[in-house]
Parts: sequence; C-alpha cells; structure tokens
Amino acid sequence: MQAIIRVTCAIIIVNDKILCAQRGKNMSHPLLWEFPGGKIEKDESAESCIKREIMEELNLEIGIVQKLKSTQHKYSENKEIELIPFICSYISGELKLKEHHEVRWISACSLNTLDWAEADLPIVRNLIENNYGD
Ligand SMILES: Nc1nc2c([nH]c(=O)n2[C@@H]2O[C@H](COP(=O)(O)OP(=O)(O)OP(=O)(O)O)[C@@H](O)[C@H]2O)c(=O)[nH]1
Repeated sequence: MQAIIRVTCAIIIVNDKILCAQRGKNMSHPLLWEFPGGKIEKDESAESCIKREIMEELNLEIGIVQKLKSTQHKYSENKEIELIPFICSYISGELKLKEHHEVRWISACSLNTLDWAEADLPIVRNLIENNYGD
C-alpha cells in the first residue's frame, strides 16, 4: 500500500480574485486547473512548503492568512493525496510561470467555470459557498 502523499496548495487572493493555475501539458492531470503548490518534503512544515512552492513555481512571495480543512482524494490504487489548502496574501514579486500552462484571476462565484483536478473539487465548493474573496 502506498503512503498518502501530502500536498499543499495556495489560494492567493488579490482584489477579491483568486489565482487559479492550469497544469502544464506534460504534467500529470494535464491542463486541469489547480491551486498552485506541491508535495511536502521530508522534515518540512506545510507552511514552509507552500511558501517554497509558490516561489519556485510562480516567483511570488506570499503570506499565509488561514489554513483551511484538508481533503483526501484517491486517484488510483497507488496514488492518494491529502491536499492542504492555505488562504494566502501576495507580498512581493512579479508573476512568472515556471511550470503552469496559464493562470487566471477568478472571483469565487465563477470558479466552477474551470475544469478542476478532482482532489480540488471540495475546496472549490467551499470557496464558492463561503464567497471567499468577495
Ligand atoms: N499543487 C497542487 N497539486 C495538486 C492539486 N490538486 C491535485 O490533485 N494535485 C496533485 O498533487 C500532486 C502534487 O504534486 P506536485 O505538483 O508537487 O508535483 P507533480 O505534478 O510533478 O507530481 P506528480 O507527477 O507525481 O503528479 C500532483 O499529483 C497533483 O496532480 C492542487 O490543487 N495543487
């Protein structure tokens, strides 16, 4: 049995809009939408992980505002993830795409117009129901 992979993701809110990122063509789950982030490394905290990943993937320095409830999703027999979301603020940096195909800034109420990775669906629902950012 495979261990659950712990993944952090950032819901970065600026001017009431949420940063959504489309996975690259050559990544797993190609071209699906996600909140940027990645796997927690050995001896790393979830908080350090999300700050590191956002700097690596988007060249942005972020602040953590709130940790949300994590969700679990089993993609296959040997891939199950725990997705740990953080509401984040922008601190500094110019957005540069290092891995993603595209990013869009979207209001909470329009998040369901995108085709999301399955593990993100409960998080997206929560953001819409609670009108995050609005
Ligand atoms: N960063 C991020 N990963 C997510 C989200 N939703 C979701 O299912 N994932 C999955 O969680 C894993 C995160 O891995 P990663 O971003 O560090 O690296 P990766 O794509 O190279 O991983 P992989 O090749 O093993 O799939 C991926 O399998 C990704 O598909 C999300 O909202 N954000």
